[in-house]
Amino acid sequence: MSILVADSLSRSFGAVNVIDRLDLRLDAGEILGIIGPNGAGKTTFFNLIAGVMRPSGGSICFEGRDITGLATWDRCRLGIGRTYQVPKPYAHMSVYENVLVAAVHGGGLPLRDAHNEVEGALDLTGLSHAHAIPSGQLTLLDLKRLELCRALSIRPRLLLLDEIAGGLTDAESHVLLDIIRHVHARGAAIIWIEHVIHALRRLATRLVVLYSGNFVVDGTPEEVLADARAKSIYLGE
Ligand SMILES: Nc1ncnc2c1ncn2[C@@H]1O[C@H](COP(=O)(O)OP(=O)(O)OP(=O)(O)O)[C@@H](O)[C@H]1O
Repeated sequence: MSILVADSLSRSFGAVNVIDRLDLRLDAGEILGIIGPNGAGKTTFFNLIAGVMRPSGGSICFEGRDITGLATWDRCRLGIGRTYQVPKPYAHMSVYENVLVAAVHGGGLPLRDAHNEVEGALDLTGLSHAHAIPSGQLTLLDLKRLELCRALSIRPRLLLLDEIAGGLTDAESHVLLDIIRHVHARGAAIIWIEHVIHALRRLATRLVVLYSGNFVVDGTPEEVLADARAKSIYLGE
């Protein structure tokens, strides 16, 4: 069964069609990797799914329900979680408080349930030891963990990851891969935009190339990375 269906989804800025009649069916349990050149519209696509931007045309269904007109917080409460390319936590607040805000205001959880989810998410992301630290003092790896932790505190059934491995060493990105594996094993479908291909290919069950507003190559990571069109668009070969 498809957990997410985008039907002829479009978004233009002025005369530029950044997303252009894009169709996608994402099945439960998939880890879909999205690659594409800078400025291809990958983050715009996430903004449309999360409700940060409204489409110029088309529709989005999540678990069979049309969510095209829903606000971000309503989508969040339905189970769509996301991380941002550039983590921007409340720097003066502790790690714990940051995750609690996400669970209460993003997930809509009552305070008592929220505390349980926060503790579970801190545990899963390996941040329990840092719960009292102001988030402005975190290393890049811990900032990325916090991004994940905030998204996980709402128990997402669809998790959108925007360049979560960017800027990390190989060893650090392995830490994140383990966390993402756990989240997937817990039952979430994942869409992952990433330029760190070696990280993406370890987990993605399917890969697409976004170009000129649409997915132009679609297949297993091996198929897509060997595809001549994908190479010329993305790798410049
Ligand atoms: N709010 C906006 N107003 C005008 N143009 C925008 C807006 N948001 C995005 N764009 C434009 O849409 C295009 C796609 O941007 P987007 O950030 O989605 O690309 P991307 O594929 O995520 O790029 P990157 O890999 O560099 O993160 C760019 O040309 C960008 O300048």
